[in-house]
Amino acid sequence: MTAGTPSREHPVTHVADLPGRAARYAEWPSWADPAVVAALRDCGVSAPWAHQAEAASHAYEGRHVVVSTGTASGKSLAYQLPVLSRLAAGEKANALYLSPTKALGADQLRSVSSLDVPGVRAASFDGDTPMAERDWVRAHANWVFTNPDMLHRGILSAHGRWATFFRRLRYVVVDECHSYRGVFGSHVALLLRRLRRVAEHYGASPVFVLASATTASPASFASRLTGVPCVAVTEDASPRGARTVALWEPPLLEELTGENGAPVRRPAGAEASRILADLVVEGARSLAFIRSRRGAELAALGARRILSEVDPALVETVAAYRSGYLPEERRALEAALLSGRLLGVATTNALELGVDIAGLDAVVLAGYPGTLASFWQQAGRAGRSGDSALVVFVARDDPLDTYLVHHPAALLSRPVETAVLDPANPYVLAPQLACAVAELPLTVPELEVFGGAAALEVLAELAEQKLLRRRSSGWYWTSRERPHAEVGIRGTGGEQIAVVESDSGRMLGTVDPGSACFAVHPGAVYLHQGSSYVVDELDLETGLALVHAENPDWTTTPREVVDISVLSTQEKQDYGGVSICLGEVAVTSQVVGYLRRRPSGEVLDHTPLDLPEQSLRTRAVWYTVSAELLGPAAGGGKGWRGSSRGTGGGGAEGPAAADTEVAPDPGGSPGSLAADSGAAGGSGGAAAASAAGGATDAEAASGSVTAAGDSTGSAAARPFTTVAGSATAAGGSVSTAAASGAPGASSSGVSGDGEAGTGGHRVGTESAGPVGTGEEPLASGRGPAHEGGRTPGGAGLVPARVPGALHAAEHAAIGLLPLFATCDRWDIGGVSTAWHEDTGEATVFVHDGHPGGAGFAERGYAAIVPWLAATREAIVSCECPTGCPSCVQSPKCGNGNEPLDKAGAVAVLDTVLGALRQHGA
Ligand SMILES: Nc1ncnc2c1ncn2[C@@H]1O[C@H](COP(=O)(O)OP(=O)(O)OP(=O)(O)O)[C@@H](O)[C@H]1O
Repeated sequence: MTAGTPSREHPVTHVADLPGRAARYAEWPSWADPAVVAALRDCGVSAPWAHQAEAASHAYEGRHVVVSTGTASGKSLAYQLPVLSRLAAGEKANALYLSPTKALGADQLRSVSSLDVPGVRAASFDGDTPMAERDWVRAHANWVFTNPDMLHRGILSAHGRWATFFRRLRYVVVDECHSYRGVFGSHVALLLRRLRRVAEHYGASPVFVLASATTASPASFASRLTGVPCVAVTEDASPRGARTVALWEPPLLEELTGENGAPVRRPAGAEASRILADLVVEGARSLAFIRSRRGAELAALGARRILSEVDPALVETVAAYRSGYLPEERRALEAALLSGRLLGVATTNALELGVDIAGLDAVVLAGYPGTLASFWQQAGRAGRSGDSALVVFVARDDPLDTYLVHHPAALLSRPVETAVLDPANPYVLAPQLACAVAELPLTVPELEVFGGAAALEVLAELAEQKLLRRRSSGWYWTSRERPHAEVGIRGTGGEQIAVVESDSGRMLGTVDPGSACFAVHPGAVYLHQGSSYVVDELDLETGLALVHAENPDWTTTPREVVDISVLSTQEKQDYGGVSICLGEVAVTSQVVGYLRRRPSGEVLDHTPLDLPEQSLRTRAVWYTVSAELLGPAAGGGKGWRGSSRGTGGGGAEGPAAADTEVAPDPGGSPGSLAADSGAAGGSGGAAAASAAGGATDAEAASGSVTAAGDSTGSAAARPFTTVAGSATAAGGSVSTAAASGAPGASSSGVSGDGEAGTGGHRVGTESAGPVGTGEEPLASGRGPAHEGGRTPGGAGLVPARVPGALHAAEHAAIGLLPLFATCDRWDIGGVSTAWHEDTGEATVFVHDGHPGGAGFAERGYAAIVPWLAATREAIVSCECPTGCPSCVQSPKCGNGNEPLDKAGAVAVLDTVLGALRQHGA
């Protein structure tokens, strides 16, 4: 594998061997219908694996169950067996299947239909279902395959038309349920509560069957998502081949420099492309996962170019795979890979979810996919029983990736994270409650289902706005129009910005207003369906971004300045000069320019922009450090004062440093507009348009686009203002993040493979000790931060160094939070300042990027010690002298990554961690 690397380079930082495992079979359950068993046998399933039989029996016997096992462990059978058995037996037992993407729903429908079990009338009901077929589906289908977007807009909004279906609803299958996280997850949690309420109205009480990647605490996550207690089946009995995992850090390049002269590493995509070519030469069937569509195309091209020089006959054995291809093309590529006609495929995460491809010889991951669940899901595509397989994780230029390749246990030995969601977020609760009340009047006893006191507060506000009427029996919807069409469930939107090609007038997609200045500012490179466009004009008043087709040799990275104020402090812990807080904040941001970069990372220039301020009311975690602890000696650090208010603070140390990594809608992506109206049920309201596919291939199932409402777009508005104007695109800025070569757009998260953590031998630098426990040794006192007299336990920083030290610590903390909260770096933002008006001290904030928050700040607060310890470790693990993108530089820094003090950041983090530990945190 290292054959193509120059001898002076040692990119492999760790090698681990994960042993294989034999299958454990069970008997077919006695209740399983013989026709179903026969059909499954015909497809090669001679007997169920033990976990399949166990989960299927729970479901058949009426217990809500979540099966949380590895990639390709046959999770589908766990729900197919009970549902098909009841249908084959002629029971009036309908089932509803929900998947986060349309493509996955289509795959599952195909799989069920191919079994050809008598009595089963399976059909899809999504944006692609022709109007003429919809009546048939409502009247006759007994297994409906849909997605949360369509359930929200097309089914619950018009439940009267589905009365017969609901009356018999026996099963609700929630596939790939771990992908319901963040704001989207919170919406889905409330949507499932609405579904249960409507089903109960028709006398049904369906059993929930959930399929999940291996996650920590699947039962409690499934219970939070559905609102009903679920049992978990986690013991994976499917067979698995042995695998070797190698962690790979591309070397620093001598010939190139990045921003402020910082060193840059060879891009992970280029490295993955070269490794893929080597694997193909060896005859290994391999997949390379790349974070963006364009990256996947480029990696395939790169591998083909290398092969054309080595062995031209192999060029045609390499291809790219991503969403945006036609279903037939995708099926053909999958078949070619399975048959061995294709040896190497560079893909986005489109090949991560639900596609039946496993047993490959090698998988290369270019960059951390955002969650451990995704990592194991992707890695799980490698490994045939009997044969050993290879997994190579290539680090990108990013602090989290740096940390992981130097702390293998954090990647290979940690339990997969549980998905974070917060259904009590008023920005989610308000539109969801409006929909619930419009579906059926809400009674007081039902309040508990929607969060009790939090729901009561939101309802009072909706009533005040005259959207609901409160009567003694409960809450009633007042309007003839239903709110559903105006409520997008993939974000907490505002009025959408349409992205239009000037020449043709073609609408390419939409962008959430909160991220428009970021994603489609003038000059931005905007990716759509693999094609590249450059933005000519952004008109926020008319909600229009005009673009032209162009494929430049650079990407763009916007630059923002950010201001933050504390609205309320919910939690505060003091640790002798250091305090840790959680609360509500208002973040004001302004895109002030953008950088053009070559794919190598080289910065071409910076172009200033004049765009309006945006404001976001959200939640943040922050820490403050006293001047005494920061300063060089007791009492000596009081002479300085920075500013938290942009550049005008009068502090000698310069402006506050700020980086908003605020970002894209979760799980979304801009996409082609195809009618995907949930208004089919006559719910009234604006028609919705769908967005599918996108730069990250999160493949929004049916991202809706409506332009209704009168939102000011101000995220600081009260909840229902958000509702009225809400209509969420499937995350426009994702594509810009990808286009910018940024470290990742939202990934849809995905299933994992719990065999992590089985032994390994280490190569190169390692730090000992358990990872993420906060047990790492404190800084050794290297560098100028530790020179001279200093307060015991203090950072010993002269005032001039404080802003750069905090700024660097903040960048790295943003990079590492995704290790503890299932978020993406682009879902959160941060601000640091040597003196903040509201705290009166040096402060580092990390905030959620969505109105109302999505639970990420809470996670940071709860995991403060391991999070900051990992942040510190990521910084010291990077061998660059004074800071680079792998440690403290941020791709989106509003201040052009100035000032940054790498050694100072370590000193600050040591001080904070020292105080926390000393005071028992
Ligand atoms: N008991 C079994 N014996 C043999 N093969 C099986 C068995 N159960 C499932 N399979 C096969 O294993 C493959 C993976 O199944 P399936 O797609 O249901 O797994 P999954 O866990 O849902 O995958 P993913 O992780 O991609 O979501 C399929 O080809 C299926 O036919």
